[in-house]
Amino acid sequence: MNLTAQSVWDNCLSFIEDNIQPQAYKTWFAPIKAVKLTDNALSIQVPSKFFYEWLEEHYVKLLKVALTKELGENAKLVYIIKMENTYGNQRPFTEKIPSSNRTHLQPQELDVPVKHKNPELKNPFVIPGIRNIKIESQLNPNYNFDNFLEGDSNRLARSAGLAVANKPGGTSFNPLLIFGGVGLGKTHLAHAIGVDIKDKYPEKTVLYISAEKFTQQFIESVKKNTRNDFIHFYQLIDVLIIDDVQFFSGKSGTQDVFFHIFNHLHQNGKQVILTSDKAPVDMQDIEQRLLSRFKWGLSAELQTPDYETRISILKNKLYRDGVDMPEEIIEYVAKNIKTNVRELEGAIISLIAQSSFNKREVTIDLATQIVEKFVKNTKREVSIDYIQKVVSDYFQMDVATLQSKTRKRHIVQARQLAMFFAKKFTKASLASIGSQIGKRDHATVLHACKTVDNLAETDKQFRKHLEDLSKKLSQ
Ligand SMILES: Nc1ncnc2c1ncn2[C@@H]1O[C@H](COP(=O)(O)OP(=O)(O)OP(=O)(O)O)[C@@H](O)[C@H]1O
Repeated sequence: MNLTAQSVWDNCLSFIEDNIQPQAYKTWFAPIKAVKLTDNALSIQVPSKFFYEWLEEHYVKLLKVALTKELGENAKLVYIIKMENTYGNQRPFTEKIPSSNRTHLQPQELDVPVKHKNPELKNPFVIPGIRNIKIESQLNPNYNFDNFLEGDSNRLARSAGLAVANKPGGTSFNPLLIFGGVGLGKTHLAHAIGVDIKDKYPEKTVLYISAEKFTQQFIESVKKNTRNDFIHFYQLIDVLIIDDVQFFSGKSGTQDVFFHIFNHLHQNGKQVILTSDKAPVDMQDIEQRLLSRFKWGLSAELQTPDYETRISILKNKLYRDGVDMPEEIIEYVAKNIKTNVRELEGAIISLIAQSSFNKREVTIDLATQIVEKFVKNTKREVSIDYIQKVVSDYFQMDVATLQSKTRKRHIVQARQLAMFFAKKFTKASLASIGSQIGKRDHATVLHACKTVDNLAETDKQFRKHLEDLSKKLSQ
């Protein structure tokens, strides 16, 4: 009989199907394609490297028996991985490595006697088709530990980051969740950990990705029916860094997929590093099972830097840029810009730019003008939580009352005002605003905004509330 790759594989499949659970068969064998048969070597195509590793770990004996039945004792299996790296990198995988000695099993563990064609091979299953999956880490080398200045405000998070970088996956800080307000260095620290790990363990696969991009990739994979590839891709990573996980709020599909990826990585001793603008206890619309995982490791807060730290950050920046600046100017900027590090850096950069473009000496006068302008122009970003707090304080109720289902007029109006300001002052979608303010839907938020506009025109008392609150939130 003329053997073809397909006929051999079909026979293997019937044997395998009789010997494992239907679900396992469907998951791990149905997606495989037989590609080529040369001599006694059958090449099969698997969807990902993870898939291949799983087969080798769990089903290599079964495969060996099935294939030996078909092709005799010298049967060989060649894996070919077909996977476009559409997740971490922009380019498809191209590197090839001689991988014939990459094995999971020692020969004595196999049921079937082993004959080596190549004496170096310890496993009869040759895998020359395997490609080296080179995932670009997407790390920014400019964000490192050397230029992440230490102070009381970040000591815990920085030290935990260093510990993780020394032993990724090997500390109890897994996941490491870095949280804190806008511009306080979460992204910088997350990159610094990744950069340091890459330095110390170049063979480790590190990937930095924003939660937003992760979500987009996931949605895309659902559209293209490549959800499994998406999951497999992330399961290959040794150190996964996801920035701004609060973005997962209200996105149940993304949370679900991340939950599975997280479990796999954690169980396999891989490191997960997350950043968020709030502590897990304050996160809204994140499933409980995910929140509880966030709390497994360490949550370390980045706080507003104190005066001394602000001075060292400024001096360090100036030193690195090779710029001299009088001490009193540095002190002036550090004293007046307290809110976050990004603003601090922004002000000093404007100052340097102004003085060099206009060939003006940097004087206290110039610093005063720029800092004032800078502070005025930098609108403080307000969160939906903050808005709810301000509105409920104003109406002397607690946030739970504001969010409650009651139809009492003054509470409904407070809730509508909170929705109105959330739409005005944040970038959150109507759906997200609704879900954060008492689990309402987007239509309710839209209705609230229209009601506020109408009442502002017709009700003097209401207009006063609106103006007062507007002032408070813009302070
Ligand atoms: N301790 C620090 N030492 C030196 N530079 C810092 C420090 N903390 C923050 N920065 C700098 O401040 C700027 C803002 O930091 P970063 O973008 O990491 O903040 P973030 O907390 O991620 O902000 P966001 O909430 O907007 O995502 C960056 O240029 C970063 O290099």
